[in-house]
Amino acid sequence: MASTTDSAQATENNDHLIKSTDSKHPANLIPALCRKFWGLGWVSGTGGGASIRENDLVYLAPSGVSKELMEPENIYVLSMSKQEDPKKRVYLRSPLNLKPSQCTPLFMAAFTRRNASCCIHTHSQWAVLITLLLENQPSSNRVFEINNIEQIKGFGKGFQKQGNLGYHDTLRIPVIENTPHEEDLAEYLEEAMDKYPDTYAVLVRRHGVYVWGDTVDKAKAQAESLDYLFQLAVEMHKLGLPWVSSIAQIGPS
Ligand SMILES: CSCCC(=O)C(=O)COP(=O)(O)O
Ligand SMILES: [Zn+2]
Repeated sequence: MASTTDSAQATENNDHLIKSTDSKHPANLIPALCRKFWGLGWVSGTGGGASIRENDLVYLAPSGVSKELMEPENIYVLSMSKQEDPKKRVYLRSPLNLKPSQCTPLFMAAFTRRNASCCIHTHSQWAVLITLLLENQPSSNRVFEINNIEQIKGFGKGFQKQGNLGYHDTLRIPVIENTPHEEDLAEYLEEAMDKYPDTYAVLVRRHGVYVWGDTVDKAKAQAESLDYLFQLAVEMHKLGLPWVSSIAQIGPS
């Protein structure tokens, strides 16, 4: 994506917040992660994205842009402590002629309510297919559950809990309804967080999934583990295999 900033902005628009030679700086990392996610089919056609929080600062992408072509100059920065009214966000740095991601209130929910450092939103077809396969469940209590699969160990036990889930644990990911506008999903995402306080992810029906983590690496690993489990569950369904094992324990204890 061509840069929309110009040199005139450099002194006025806090460009120092997005300029770094460190590849781990959020303004460098978000475009790099989105390029990887595009390769996985997670952020095709401008959908999906990622946001990173470092202490008080939140870094996020513009709305409606090819996420795999983003550059650091395209990144928005906001301060968590300066957000008095969530409906009127104050940005420390804004690229010219763009709007911040519609996912901003959802990313902020992960940062403010779960103290997450990274939130990833994918439009993965595996995530969408799982929500389609769960449409027979009542919408008020729709949840993806899976157990007795090794990759479940890729998930943390929950908010402020140490360690990861075990092979025999059941991973539960709530599903919320989609809304015509992405930002309106935030209240449903927050409700799901209240109902499932240990969840690190929320599926959105016929849309995708939001996954967060205590660190960027953990958010990425959880998003990858989840996509693996979604794909596995779809394939198991095709083979007529249940993805929730009714056998409490398989193998030696
Ligand atoms: C075809 S993408 C529709 C909007 C969406 O679901 C999404 O995740 C992208 O939102 P953004 O504002 O970040 O472009
Ligand atoms: Zn989306």
